[in-house]
Amino acid sequence: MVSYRVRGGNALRGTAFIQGAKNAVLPMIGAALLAAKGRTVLRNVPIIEDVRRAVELAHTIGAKCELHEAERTLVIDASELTSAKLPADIARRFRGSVLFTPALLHRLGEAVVEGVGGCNLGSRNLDFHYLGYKRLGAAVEENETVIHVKAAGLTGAKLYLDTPSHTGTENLIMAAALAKGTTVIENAALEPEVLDVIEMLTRMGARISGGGTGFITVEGVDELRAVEHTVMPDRLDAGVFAMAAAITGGEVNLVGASLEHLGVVRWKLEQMGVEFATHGAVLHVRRERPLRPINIITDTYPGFATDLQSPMMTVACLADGMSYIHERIFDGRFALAGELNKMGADVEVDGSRAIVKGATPLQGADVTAHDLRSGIALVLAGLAAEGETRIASGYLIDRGHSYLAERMRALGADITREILPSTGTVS
Ligand SMILES: CC(=O)N[C@H]1[C@@H](OP(=O)(O)OP(=O)(O)OC[C@H]2O[C@@H](n3ccc(=O)[nH]c3=O)[C@H](O)[C@@H]2O)O[C@H](CO)[C@@H](O)[C@@H]1O
Ligand SMILES: C=C(OP(=O)(O)O)C(=O)O
Repeated sequence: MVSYRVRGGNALRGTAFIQGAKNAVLPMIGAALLAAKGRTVLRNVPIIEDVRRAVELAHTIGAKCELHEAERTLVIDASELTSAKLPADIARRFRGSVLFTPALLHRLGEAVVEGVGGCNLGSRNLDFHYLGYKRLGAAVEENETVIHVKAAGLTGAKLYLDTPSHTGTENLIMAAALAKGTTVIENAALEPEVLDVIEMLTRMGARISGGGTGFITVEGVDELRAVEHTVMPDRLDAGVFAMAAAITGGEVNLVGASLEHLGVVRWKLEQMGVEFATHGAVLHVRRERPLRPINIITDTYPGFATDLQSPMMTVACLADGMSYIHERIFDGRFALAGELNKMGADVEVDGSRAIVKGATPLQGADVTAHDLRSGIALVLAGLAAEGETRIASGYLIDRGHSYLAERMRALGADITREILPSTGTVS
């Protein structure tokens, strides 16, 4: 059992290195499996549990993967894929497992999905993925535990997504990249990670246009080659470190963070009293004045990222006045509210809306991470609280943030990652 222990009260100051993006590297591992020859090299790979699970899953289907942690480099040789089955014990531990299906369909003619994991955020449907595969010519059979997709070659088609699904867009682009003829995906996702995946696939030889417009056209090609690609910085990791500075009244330099990718999150934090300045490739963040309350409505990019809604809820607890949050992407993303209230916050949830009454002083407590982002939101709460906060399960935080304790300690935070009780190791 991994947990994080945080003693609050220190203003975070100094330099933090922003990791590569979880939500870009996972589809890139899926993309690497499309190359039937050669070795793909991914750089700036975040050393997170989801990447470790993806490497394990790639091994089970026959790919050879070497994760060089110190170099943050992943080498993937997918020249021999031997199994079309994504076994439940690994696939159910992370959402990115669904991104392996296009490669299995193209390379082995079938994909057997025993389950897909990811954060527990309410309903997380995959119908756009499977309906899209069907439109491209695949047969999809489902029973209670397994989804079996079969295709003796895919053919381009016109696809429309009811909402711009992030992984749905990535999967359908990958499926279309090696299909015969032209595919058009309407209402495609606009997230920067999707654009980075398109960039990698284009370098691999795919013919994709319209990325970032919502209308993507893919002209199928016969093969894709292994390439080297550097994963973009993680805008969610950057957002969290910016909020850590904001909530503790600190001042940090974020190496590798992109202000452009923060989008509306930047404007909202500025309204709250946070100042951003770019110095070349380093983003400087500091709290300028006492925090003001904020209204946020989550949306697909370029809207306010749902994954930063939870840490923002914590920041709102420290703002003087009433903040309003409307969660529009997931129907179960407010479990955090109860945990913050245990620490002295005043958060009221009504369906997809939450009202945060601040500023309330936070007290350290034993709290539960219900998912990755509520976990990191509780770390932020711990940084601002009086006394000690213990957050479990830390595994959920480790799914998406690499070397969190080390990077926050470098900024002056009092935080430890503990593995208890079997070994008692502390890092
Ligand atoms: C690995 C990865 O990249 N995860 C991200 C991805 O998840 P993920 O790709 O799973 O999120 P989606 O964009 O697909 O889902 C958003 C919403 O659309 C609905 N939907 C989605 C697909 C579908 O076939 N049918 C359907 O109804 C879902 O139930 C959900 O309510 O985007 C989310 C929204 O930005 C982020 O929170 C996750 O961090
Ligand atoms: C929802 C998230 O991740 P996943 O889609 O991998 O569960 C997240 O990163 O907050």
